[in-house]
Amino acid sequence: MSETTTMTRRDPEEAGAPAGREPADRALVECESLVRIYQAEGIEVQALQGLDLRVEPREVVAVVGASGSGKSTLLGILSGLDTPTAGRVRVGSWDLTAMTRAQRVTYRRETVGFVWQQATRNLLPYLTAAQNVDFPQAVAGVPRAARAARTRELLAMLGIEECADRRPGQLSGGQQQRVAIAVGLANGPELLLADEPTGELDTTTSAEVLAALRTANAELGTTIVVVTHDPGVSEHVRRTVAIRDGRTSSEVVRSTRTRDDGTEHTVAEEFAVLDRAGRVQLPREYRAALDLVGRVRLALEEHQITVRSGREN
Ligand SMILES: Nc1ncnc2c1ncn2[C@@H]1O[C@H](COP(=O)(O)OP(=O)(O)OP(=O)(O)O)[C@@H](O)[C@H]1O
Repeated sequence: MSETTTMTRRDPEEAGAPAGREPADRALVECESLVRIYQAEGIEVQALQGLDLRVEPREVVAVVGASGSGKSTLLGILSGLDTPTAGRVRVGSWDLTAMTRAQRVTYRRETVGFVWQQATRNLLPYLTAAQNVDFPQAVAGVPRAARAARTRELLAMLGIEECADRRPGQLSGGQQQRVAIAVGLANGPELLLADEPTGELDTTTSAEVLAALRTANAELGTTIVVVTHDPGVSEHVRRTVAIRDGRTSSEVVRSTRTRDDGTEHTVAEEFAVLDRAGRVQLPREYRAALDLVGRVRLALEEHQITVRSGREN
């Protein structure tokens, strides 16, 4: 911890890169062995139990997990609202475990944007869509003309120009969430965090909102982390990370491959995640299929490691 408490905003040069440039392999988000313990009425709840996560610049990642798996806790930490009990977390040049209150304000204004599930949390009801997008820019001190241009550009990019002069109450749920994405992007954050952004929407409208996030990623290069309990979201992103019991347990990576006849198809590959301590979680169905419980036998073979039942046979 001493290393992280002495240095907050890390200069890329200090990290071994020329000023203004990041080394090619540097992730935008790096969480290492994150632990978050809540104390509630004398009871300890371990919401995160040593979570590891890397998100590369310009990536769109879905973090999927059941209720209570620790997703909102992770987002709270990445958004700078909460701090972990132990572990390391870096976003860009910010060490989130060691920021002062003032640095947190700057981080939240400049580096991250948010989209929450409830439209009421994203938008001020008495302002129009354009005024909502203008507001965070005004707070950041952006001149009026530049704000107006940025607002127009964002609403056009997300296909909601016609909503500019309407208040949230006069917009559909999907339009509200697209305005919320524009608000989240208003100050050009490197990272956009979305907590169940489609939670209150039907399938078609959800697909539109996810498409809007992909547009933001493609047009502006914004890195996006979407947290959801909806496994269907993974069909809309290249990489999905599953969290179970406060730890990353598996990842699904989608890629487009070309067949011999030139047609393209999408392949989804599932990976288990090996953490820094060498732990890997075996999927429940694999354990059930071989009735693996308690001790198991491990064997290192030429190109693989096998896991067998530990019972005598
Ligand atoms: N402020 C808190 N005080 C005590 N326990 C908490 C607090 N916040 C979350 N928890 C507990 O931490 C665990 C993880 O919660 P978290 O909200 O991060 O999960 P989640 O995956 O986002 O769930 P959901 O999808 O239901 O929002 C749960 O057991 C939850 O009850």
